[in-house]
Amino acid sequence: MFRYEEPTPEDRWYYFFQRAERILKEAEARKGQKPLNKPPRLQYISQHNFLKGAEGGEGGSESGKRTVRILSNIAYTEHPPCVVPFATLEKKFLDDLRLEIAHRGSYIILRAIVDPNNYVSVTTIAEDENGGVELVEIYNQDGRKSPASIMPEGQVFILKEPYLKTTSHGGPGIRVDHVSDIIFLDGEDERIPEKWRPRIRLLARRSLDWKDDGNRFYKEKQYFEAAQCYTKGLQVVEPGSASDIVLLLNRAQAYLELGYNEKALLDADKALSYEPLNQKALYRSALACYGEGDYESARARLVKLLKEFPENKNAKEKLLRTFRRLQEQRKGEYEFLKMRNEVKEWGDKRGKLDCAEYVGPVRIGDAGDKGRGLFATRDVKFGDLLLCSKAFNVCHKEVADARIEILFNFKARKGQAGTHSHLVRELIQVLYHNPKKAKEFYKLDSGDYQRVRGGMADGLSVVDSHLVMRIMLRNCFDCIRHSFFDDHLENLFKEKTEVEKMIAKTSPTGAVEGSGLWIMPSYINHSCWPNSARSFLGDLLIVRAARDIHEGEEITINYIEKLFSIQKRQQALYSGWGFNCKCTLCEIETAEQQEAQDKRQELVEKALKFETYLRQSVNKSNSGIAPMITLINGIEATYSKPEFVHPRVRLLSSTKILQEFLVRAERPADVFLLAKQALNGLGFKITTKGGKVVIERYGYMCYPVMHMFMHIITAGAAMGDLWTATLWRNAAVNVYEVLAGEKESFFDVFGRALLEAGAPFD
Ligand SMILES: C[S@@+](CC[C@H](N)C(=O)[O-])C[C@H]1O[C@@H](n2cnc3c(N)ncnc32)[C@H](O)[C@@H]1O
Repeated sequence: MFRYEEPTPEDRWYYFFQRAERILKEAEARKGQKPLNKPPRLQYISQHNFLKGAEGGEGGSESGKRTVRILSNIAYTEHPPCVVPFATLEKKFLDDLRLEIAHRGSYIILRAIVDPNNYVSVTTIAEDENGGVELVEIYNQDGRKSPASIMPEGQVFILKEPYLKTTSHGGPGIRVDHVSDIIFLDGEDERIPEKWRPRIRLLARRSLDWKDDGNRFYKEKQYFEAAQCYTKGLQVVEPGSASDIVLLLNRAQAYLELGYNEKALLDADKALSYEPLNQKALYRSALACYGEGDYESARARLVKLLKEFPENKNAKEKLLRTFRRLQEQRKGEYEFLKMRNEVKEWGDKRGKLDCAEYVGPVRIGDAGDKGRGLFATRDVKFGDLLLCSKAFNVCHKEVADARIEILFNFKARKGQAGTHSHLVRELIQVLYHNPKKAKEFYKLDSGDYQRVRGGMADGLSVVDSHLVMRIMLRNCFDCIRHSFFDDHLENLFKEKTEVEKMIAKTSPTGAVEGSGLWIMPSYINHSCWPNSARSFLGDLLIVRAARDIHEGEEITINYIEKLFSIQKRQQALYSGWGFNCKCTLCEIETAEQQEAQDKRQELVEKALKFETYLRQSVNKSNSGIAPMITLINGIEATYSKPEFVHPRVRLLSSTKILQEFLVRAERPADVFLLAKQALNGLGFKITTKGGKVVIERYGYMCYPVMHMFMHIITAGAAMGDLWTATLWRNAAVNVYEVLAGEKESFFDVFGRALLEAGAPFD
């Protein structure tokens, strides 16, 4: 899930973090004061232009085609958005604003006097009617729009309940976190002060002109601009007229392109209220329902359409697809291999699999002091599909325009590298434009955050960015595009890209992560020894049972993939999710003698030193074997309970190192034995019965289990025992299915390793 740690002095951004935090703390002390020594207008402008020239900016650095940026996406003080309409607010001027305060009950009206820059936020310098100037930082805007189209020079805008703060540069600035707190005014708006109105009034434009402009933008794939033109046309058209219907349908189409399905549906339905059998309206409304995953409604609309227009090819094709989606939704049957191949084609583009969401035998229920949780509604078997969830939003690190940033959260004193700040911005946009869909998101856990009444104000849905950030922190998953790629094993040792190296230097975890949010999986609580496993395929998150589960039992997953000691696990869980874990593994390890734990930790660390040794030379293999065996025996001796009660998770890293020494020494019999021992050590009881490898008892399920199976298969083949290798391979496919989400790609991933080892391939 979400992993983050406080930066340490070794991290490159540590001093930036310290400085910014100091500035923000000092700023708190100046709360309510007027900003001192404000620079003159020209200095504001020249400083802005200077920063514009150096957009890599503060602590940022160009690396290849992507920029690693520092972002403090959350203000030191969380302030809620304005929830009241503009008409109830009182006008203020820049001179009235005080530091570190969101000016409740007030608004200001400003005009941009420069072209914006896009450093962390869309940043501009703006003036008020009295000639006062201020820096304005507008956060969380749609990344698909250019900053210049969001805030061109001369743009007049209203800021509701403006929040003046000390920026991380040390000077003042108005920070706009909440997208619903800003109202952009167009040239005709009566709220624009007289002195800023255009001298020459444009001739009133007809709806047709707006439609033509919109169509031109649409052809150029400029969907925001197209939708804006159609909106203007709709403001001057006769309701219910033919032009009204055309504009509604054109706007619906532009909204569909932008992914604003709810808005598209509203427009198409309005057109249908005038013309119930309008072909385009029926089709676009069906597309909007389909886009929202409402396949029943999509089906009903397409059937109605095809009754009237049986020759409509697109509708026929879409109906077929809708039937497939309904099948997936009801039965959880997917064409996984096809989907996986599609994901591989995405490259550095964004992707979305055309498939439905499956909610298997699970329900949300009360999990006592853990809050809500997910529970099995019937007995399920190892490998059964529990969830195949579509992302509410996901941001993969491979995507070229994904902004990989170091996200500093000054409130939680955390730093994290990856796409998380990008995800927050995108989530905010999704919530802003899809208020119905947003309801499911807002039900998720947000810890102790004090929520304000949301809803609508001035026709805009109110989105509290701080709440979105809190929900993301609690519920988002670090993610990859597929849990196993073809080159999975090689990837473990693959040379990092330039960006990854940069991040590895700067981030405590050394990891560059994609991130995403899935609604149903967000209800799954953590266990360090869980009964289920989650995996990723494109924008899907798949959850399968990692052992047999009884009806009514709580479904759990492991929030931390790393095989940490209990102290480190508890620390990570508390700092990431605010709870102390009391799972069976934690209970057992808490009850252990401290001495045994310290000894285990000491030996694990010693064993890990052999990894460096292992990497240094391919020849030094035999000399590593004896000390590793001693260390492994030593670690094993620190456990006092049987494996099925207390799995030897901490033995895995040393086992992996010894495995490699043994492989190099060409001792397949020992590799075979060691892998079986490791599986036993994790609590698995595996026997061969009636020509099958049968897992009689499920142990601790994690990725290394797959590697142990592969060692058994390849070592079996190397010893010439193809029968054993085949039996284990068949069982390995089932284990792979749990860890990868699907089994169809097993041979894609491990086929080469099997071939090279001479193991049976099909
Ligand atoms: C992703 S949410 C899981 C669903 C959450 N329980 C709810 O009610 O929405 C993560 C939060 O659930 C709670 N949680 C998850 N696993 C837990 C556990 N093992 N013990 C206690 N609380 C847990 C923590 O509050 C954590 O921040």
